[in-house]
Amino acid sequence: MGRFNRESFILQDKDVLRDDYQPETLEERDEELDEYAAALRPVIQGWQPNNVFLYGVTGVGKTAATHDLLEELQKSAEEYDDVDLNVIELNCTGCTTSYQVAVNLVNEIRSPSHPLTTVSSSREPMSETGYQQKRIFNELYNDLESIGGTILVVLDEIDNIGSDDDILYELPRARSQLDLDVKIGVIGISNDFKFRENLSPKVKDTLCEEEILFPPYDANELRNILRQRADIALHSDVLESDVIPLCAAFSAQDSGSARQALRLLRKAADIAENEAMAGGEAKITEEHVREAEHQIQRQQVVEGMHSLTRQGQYVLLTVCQLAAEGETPERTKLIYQRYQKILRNHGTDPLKRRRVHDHLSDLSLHGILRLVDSTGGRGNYNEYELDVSLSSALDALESEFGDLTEIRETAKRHQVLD
Ligand SMILES: Nc1ncnc2c1ncn2[C@@H]1O[C@H](COP(=O)(O)OP(=O)(O)OP(=O)(O)O)[C@@H](O)[C@H]1O
Repeated sequence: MGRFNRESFILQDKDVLRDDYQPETLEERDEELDEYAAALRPVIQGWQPNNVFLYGVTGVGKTAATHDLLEELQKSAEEYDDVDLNVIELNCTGCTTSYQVAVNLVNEIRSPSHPLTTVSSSREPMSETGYQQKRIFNELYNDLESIGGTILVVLDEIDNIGSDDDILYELPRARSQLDLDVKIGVIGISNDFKFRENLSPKVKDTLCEEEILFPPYDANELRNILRQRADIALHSDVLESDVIPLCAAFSAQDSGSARQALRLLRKAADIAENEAMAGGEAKITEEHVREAEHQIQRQQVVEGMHSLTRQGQYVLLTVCQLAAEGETPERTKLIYQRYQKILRNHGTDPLKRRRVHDHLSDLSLHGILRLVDSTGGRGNYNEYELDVSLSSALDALESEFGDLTEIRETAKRHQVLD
């Protein structure tokens, strides 16, 4: 048989494990869905919609819940002649200002593929620069008014706009302020808790009329979510009993994200599938999950390293060396001292301490290091440790620094090599 054939031993439908798959029902979210549905109910009454703000860490079902409920709401709305519901969705990734959000909304409405296009097809898309904000907002209001009825504007990843949050104040008030003949409700979605805290008080009052928190999933909840997907995605009898609990436990410990748990199961299934293709047993085992976790972490470090300078890589190497000696979490001051020593050994000039702090902080933003706040006898200080396994960090660093057997041997001696 050739390289490409349809034979599969493990996966029945891999797409079901993908992020963009919409499950029949959302597991473990009854409370949040009830709260969310209550916030949307005024739409069906023909009343002015509430503005809703959803927040919670990444991968906890905010977007999936929104798609589910809006679909249901639209179906219900069709049963009432006096409810004309329209939904406009925008993922705000890449929009750093209210201006950009407004332009993108206008262009979304005017895009040939949007169901509302007929309403404003005569209007041209707008360029991203060159207008005053007021002009763009007016174009948006005109478009919204020509659509009419009730409009829910969903702004996913809204935290991208940072403190430039005018639109979140202006849009919900447009009807009353400008006497528009359209009912507008805004649904903001964010995984950035700081963004919510830093919203200006006037925006908080309008946008956060109804706030719904999506908490991280615990291991039990993740198990149920994974089982629901695995039942459809995998052939029967290919899962060993400890696979789903292990995927759930890894993800619950780290982030409580269903996305992370699904990615782990998908990767483990891939590895098992490849082995089965090569004549191995058609089973996903605990070992496959551990290997998948290792590969994902290594990939995370490799991707993070692309954005690191050589000095940033040295900082990571320093933390790895300390980790191999069982010395992490370690204070930034001591990390800096070790970093200087390593740089001298490599015949390279070390950076000033401030810059090394910046690299440590970058590495923690990339999820490679973790910042640990510690309170010591002499006050508070920052400590860092690896947030990925030592072996995956070393694997990734080896492509830059060559053989790192010495560090691995040290880690073995200290029994810290995972
Ligand atoms: N309760 C759940 N039941 C079934 N699948 C879920 C559940 N929660 C999340 N998922 C799945 O996890 C993945 C991520 O969910 P989703 O995109 O809704 O997360 P999110 O909170 O919006 O994340 P982000 O903030 O990163 O956009 C999707 O594939 C989704 O179907």
